[in-house]
Amino acid sequence: MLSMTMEKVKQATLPKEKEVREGSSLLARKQALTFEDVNIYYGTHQAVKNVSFSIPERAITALIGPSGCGKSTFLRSINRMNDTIAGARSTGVIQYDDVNLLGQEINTAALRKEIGMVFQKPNLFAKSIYQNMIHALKFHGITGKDELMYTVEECLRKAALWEEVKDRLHQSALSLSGGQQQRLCIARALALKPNILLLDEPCSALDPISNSKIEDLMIELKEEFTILIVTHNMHQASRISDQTAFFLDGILVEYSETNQLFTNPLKKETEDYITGRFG
Ligand SMILES: Nc1ncnc2c1ncn2[C@@H]1O[C@H](COP(=O)(O)OP(=O)(O)OP(=O)(O)O)[C@@H](O)[C@H]1O
Repeated sequence: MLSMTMEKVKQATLPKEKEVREGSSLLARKQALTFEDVNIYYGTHQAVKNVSFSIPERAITALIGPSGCGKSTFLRSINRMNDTIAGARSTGVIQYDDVNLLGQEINTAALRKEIGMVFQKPNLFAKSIYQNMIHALKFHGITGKDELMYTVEECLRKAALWEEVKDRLHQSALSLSGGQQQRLCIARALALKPNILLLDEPCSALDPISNSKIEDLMIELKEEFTILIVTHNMHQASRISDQTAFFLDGILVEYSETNQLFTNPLKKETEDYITGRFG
């Protein structure tokens, strides 16, 4: 059973010096997750290769890189979603509090409560907005009507959706627009009071206005949560993230504060990617 609270998150191992520039504030921040030599395989194919770095808490970290470079695979390893894929296996360490998330003893239901995930396409049930919000809470033993309603309202407010749905909580979640559905997925993840939110291209199917609402929401949520976001959209990464990790062919090429990575990258491959020379 995981027993973790953010208060107990340790001053984790610092990133390897070569991956972070001197004087970077990344070195001074408290780390929420530390990756050490993470390798991920699908059968004999290695999708993620020897990745080591740390993610500071209460900040947004963007994972960028061309299609197929391993971003989603890497993200899914954090809450063990890769366990559901036949033939997938991971080695190395993902340190969270006192626990190696890649260890054998992990209770994945407890882990996914602490580390919530939102996918590219909203994955709501064909049930009401309210039922979607309380489903996982009930699974985790919360059944009191007042507590459920309090959490539903609190999380819909945090996800900037309450005003739009407060009069239609018992209507189908599938009657919402794509952007509203995605904010409902975020609200639903928040209901379990996670410490970390993993977002796998949450805006790729959205119109520009919905996209911008989700970006504003991310910036508000980072006051309370540690956020990792996979995005194809480099403008989005540069607008909302505090630090960015650039992956290429399964390798972490560069990890820097976002404005430095986009204005003054250390590696030629990073420069070629952000200037659109490939990918
Ligand atoms: N379920 C799977 N089974 C086998 N191979 C997979 C599976 N999922 C991903 N891969 C392979 O792993 C590599 C990394 O894929 P992944 O989806 O993580 O990349 P990505 O950077 O997120 O790509 P995209 O931006 O297109 O979503 C690719 O070579 C891909 O073909």
